[in-house]
Amino acid sequence: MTALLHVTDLACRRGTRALFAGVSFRLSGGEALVVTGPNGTGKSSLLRILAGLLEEEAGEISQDAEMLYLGHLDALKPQLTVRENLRFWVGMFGGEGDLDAALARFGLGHIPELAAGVLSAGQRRRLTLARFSCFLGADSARPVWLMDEPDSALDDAGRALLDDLLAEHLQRGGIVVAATHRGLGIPAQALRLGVAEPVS
Ligand SMILES: Nc1ncnc2c1ncn2[C@@H]1O[C@H](COP(=O)(O)OP(=O)(O)OP(=O)(O)O)[C@@H](O)[C@H]1O
Repeated sequence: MTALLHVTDLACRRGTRALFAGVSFRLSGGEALVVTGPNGTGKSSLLRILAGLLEEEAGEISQDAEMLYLGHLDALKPQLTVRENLRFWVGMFGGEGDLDAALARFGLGHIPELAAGVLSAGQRRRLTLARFSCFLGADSARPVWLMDEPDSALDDAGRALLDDLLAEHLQRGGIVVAATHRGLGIPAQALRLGVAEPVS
């Protein structure tokens, strides 16, 4: 199956402010879009619209595959262990794979029984990446990845792991839309949102 995400003339308003308009792009399986722009220009809002969490003001979104969304918060249950969090989330969205191998890949193999509430910020992001690694490629249950600042809090090694994960997902026919301030180490279309002032 080849995934597709096609967005035409998308516009977004938050409160009285028009954030962006005329956003269009087309991604097929194996392609990525990296969204950049100053603080407050609407990167998170765009991802939330794509995820169905926020209503667009105008435009069309056409997709033929399920999406997996990563917001600013890592959505962990603090009382559950690292492995329990991973099992819960992967099960909820229909992922698959060896959970312990996923934890090991992202440097969490030594703490599967630790309560997630005591993880560091970077470890929380690594656990989120372990979740995504259970949805690799076009044949997974969720081939379209929407990631809001997936590199936040990651050290250099963590960023390399993120780039490897994204590259593998794309190579296997997945789609990525990511908002980031520093860019990502993958080939991608670029969308830069404008200055943080009203456009109308
Ligand atoms: N519920 C809301 N009502 C009104 N304005 C809002 C609401 N939520 C967000 N905004 C505003 O929308 C704008 C865009 O926010 P958004 O989080 O999409 O930007 P961003 O580009 O992701 O920013 P950052 O780089 O800081 O993460 C901001 O000015 C924000 O204050």
